[in-house]
Amino acid sequence: MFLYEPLNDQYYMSSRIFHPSLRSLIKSARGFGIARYNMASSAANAASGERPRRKRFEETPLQSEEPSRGSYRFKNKRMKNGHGDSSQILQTNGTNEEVLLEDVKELLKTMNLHEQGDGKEQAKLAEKFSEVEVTIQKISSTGDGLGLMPDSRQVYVVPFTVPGDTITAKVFKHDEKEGYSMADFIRVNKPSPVRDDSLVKCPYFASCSGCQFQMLPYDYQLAHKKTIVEKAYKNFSNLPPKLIPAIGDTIGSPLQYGYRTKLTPHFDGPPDARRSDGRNGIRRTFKQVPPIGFMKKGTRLTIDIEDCPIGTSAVRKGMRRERERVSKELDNYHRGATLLLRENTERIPKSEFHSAASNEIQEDPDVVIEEKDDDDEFIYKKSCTTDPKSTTTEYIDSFQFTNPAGAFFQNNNSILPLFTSYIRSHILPSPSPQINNTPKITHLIDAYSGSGLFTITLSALFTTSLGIDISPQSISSATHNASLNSLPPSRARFLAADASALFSSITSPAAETVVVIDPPRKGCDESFLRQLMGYGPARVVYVSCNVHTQARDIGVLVGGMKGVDGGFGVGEGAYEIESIVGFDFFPQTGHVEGVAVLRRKEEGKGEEDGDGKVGKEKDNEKVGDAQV
Ligand SMILES: C[S@@+](CC[C@H](N)C(=O)[O-])C[C@H]1O[C@@H](n2cnc3c(N)ncnc32)[C@H](O)[C@@H]1O
Repeated sequence: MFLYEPLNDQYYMSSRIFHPSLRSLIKSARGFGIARYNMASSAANAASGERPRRKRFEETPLQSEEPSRGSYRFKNKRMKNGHGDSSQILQTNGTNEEVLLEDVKELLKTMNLHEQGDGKEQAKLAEKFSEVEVTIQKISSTGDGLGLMPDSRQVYVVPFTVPGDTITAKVFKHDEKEGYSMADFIRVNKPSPVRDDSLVKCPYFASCSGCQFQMLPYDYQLAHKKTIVEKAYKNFSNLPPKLIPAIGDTIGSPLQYGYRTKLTPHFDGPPDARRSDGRNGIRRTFKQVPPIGFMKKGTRLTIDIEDCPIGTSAVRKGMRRERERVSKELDNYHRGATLLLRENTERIPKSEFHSAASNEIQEDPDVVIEEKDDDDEFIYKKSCTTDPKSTTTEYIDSFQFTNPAGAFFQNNNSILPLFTSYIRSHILPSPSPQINNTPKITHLIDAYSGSGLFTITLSALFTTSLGIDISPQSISSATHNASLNSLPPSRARFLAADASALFSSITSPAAETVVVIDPPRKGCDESFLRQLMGYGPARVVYVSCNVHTQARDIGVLVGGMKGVDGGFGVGEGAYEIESIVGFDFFPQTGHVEGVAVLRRKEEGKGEEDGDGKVGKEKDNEKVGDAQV
């Protein structure tokens, strides 16, 4: 079994049960814009009318760029103590399952239902595939509603629901040990006062797995996302509350629809397509145009979706055009495929645009013309490219970025000016970098740099930058982007390597260096964190699309790691958290991007335990204790 996350051109699989040769075959398919996928039997199921096989926790096709929460196995091995055994430290993967379980436990606790023997008998669990009526109490950090039935301690996990809704759901799985059941949403019987169905813009909402929150006012979505960040640090950082600052209000996206610059609708192959690759002379063909769209929530079935309102106007036009093309060229397809739709922006000086040629551009049905404010001297000609070999261009303020299909780039352009400006104003200490004669920070390390987003947008603040990314494509794009933005190689260097190889290439003094980290969803690995702590930069800015693994890693930087003396003794990290805030890169979905800023503690200013002893003084005691 494996999962292909079509938005990311990445394949995810359960490595334990997936044959390595098949894995390398799949990997070799990466990077093609129209990628082969879906070796599961969804099409066959659809044809036979069978209930489709369910992923344990399905990946939504509209989610952010990084590997599937659903692809990780549930380990449920929580850190015993981040201050202790480092081999335990990175056992938490921040998966949907782990996150959901924390929320289930918390709900049962707050409802006083967590302890057996309180006189309340557990009602018999509903039959599988039967319908139940539940009242939703909370939204989990996974985006699903958590509901209860009267007189039962079982939590029902139901998507597309809001606290206060009474709904009918169809149960498909019980986990009696953990105390929750998974159920499909059927209908709302009594709506919550916070639900506003008039806000829903997509007719496929509550079927498509892409969005979870279209029925929620935007300020409610933002407030909910703040709680995701709060709970992530509470449950996954392993830090005492006093070391976690108040989480900032989630910063919203200027566009709440029409923001997504990349979409990857897909279609399944004809039934049994995988057994008809042509080698045995049989090639299945489509008898009719298959559904082209995204996955139905909770299944591996693709539903036909002709338009997606979270895509930008240019991408939506591209989607309509590509659907039409596929239906005309259906005879050329023998398997399923993913359509890669990416927005490309051409910036044209207004003076040039308002010449005769502009009529031609404006009449082009595939093009969208956008103007920003009057002071901006450009117009933006946006189109949708589907060629996997082409490079797309986009602008963030006056910075220009080009990106090949296979390399990561953030996919909500509307929030990027706000996001990069926030990082620009928090990356250096405020108000002055020169307090207490602290050396001025003039060097940037951009770990997991992608196409150079941070190196380039922060370049004015630093004299040198070093970016590293495992993807050679991203690094060549970062190098090109640096030169496009007049950043010479003497000021920005990039390396294509695993992030933990970074530390052998650093030449800048730690006290004058800030490290930005923006890893994939799984977070940093232990080797990276260990070396980062050993190097000890003055500041660390940790950006992440998975606040749970971010909280885990920050717990290590702040709480300490065995064998790495941050200068404050065994079991105590060298960093303190200055700020944490979420950014809403994906409105209408359950995702939140976290930005945490850490500063290195000053020598001799360790945390007080109430005994008046700090820093090294306290360390000596701890070292002494450890030796006993
Ligand atoms: C979330 S993206 C961030 C990219 C960039 N900071 C941006 O915002 O555009 C994560 C990046 O990490 C890179 N990556 C994944 N694993 C890595 C590793 N072990 N070492 C270095 N880079 C890695 C990916 O290629 C991807 O470009």
